Amino acid sequence: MIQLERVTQTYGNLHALGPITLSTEAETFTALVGPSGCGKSTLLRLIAGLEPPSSGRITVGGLPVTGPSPQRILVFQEEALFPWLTLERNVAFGLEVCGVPKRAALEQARTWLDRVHLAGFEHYYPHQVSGGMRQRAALARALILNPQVLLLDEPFGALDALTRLKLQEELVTLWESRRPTVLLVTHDVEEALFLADRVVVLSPRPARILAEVPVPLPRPRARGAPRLAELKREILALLGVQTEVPHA
Ligand SMILES: Nc1ncnc2c1ncn2[C@@H]1O[C@H](COP(=O)(O)OP(=O)(O)OP(=O)(O)O)[C@@H](O)[C@H]1O
Repeated sequence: MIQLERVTQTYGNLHALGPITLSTEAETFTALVGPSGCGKSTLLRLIAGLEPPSSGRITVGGLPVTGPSPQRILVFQEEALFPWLTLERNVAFGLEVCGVPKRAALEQARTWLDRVHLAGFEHYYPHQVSGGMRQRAALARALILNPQVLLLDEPFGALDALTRLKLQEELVTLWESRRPTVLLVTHDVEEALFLADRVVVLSPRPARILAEVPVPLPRPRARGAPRLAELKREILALLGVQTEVPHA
């Protein structure tokens, strides 16, 4: 579905990314983890078509990425909603831009708000609801377009730990109902292992792929599963994080 061939990105003298070669099957969930500033967000922006790579080739479904598309939606960490629109209007927005009549778009938006447990908050503005509720609405706004590819850039990064766990569970349910191809950027290795079919571990900037770690466990996953703990140690070791207690 998503193919990256020797993709690099440079800003002036700064080599931000790559070369990265990565292939993602349709309907799979891939997580990207790597040190801060290694180029993860840059990679998602390139796949979203928000900027062209300095070199290399990106295709989605066999077609070169030449610009943004409603088939490839990027969801950011926070504040992605328009503050001047109600949740319902925010969720309907993309459909209206794609030419869906307002009434039909609002009807679908209400259905999606219900799916993300926001029924009753249709007429609230983003500042009137919690951060977790805003991120639910942001997910609904992306999923309503039924994108082939969903690019999630630390979508729960600004949330408290409990809300984050809850939204991870909800994301599994939402993803399983439509199965868009997902690329998730996260700093949280446990989040990556709870959600993804495969965790791609990146080096410090300019990001290169250090390892692709499959997560061969059915969903929903038990967070305490011993296999997940083993994979977490493996990934943290690749990232240079000490996980064993040093001998005295
Ligand atoms: N538009 C830009 N112009 C110049 N430099 C940029 C631009 N976008 C990103 N960079 C630089 O590219 C590097 C990679 O940035 P990026 O945001 O992709 O990293 P990241 O891995 O997502 O970081 P974090 O995990 O901290 O969010 C950084 O050094 C950043 O300063």
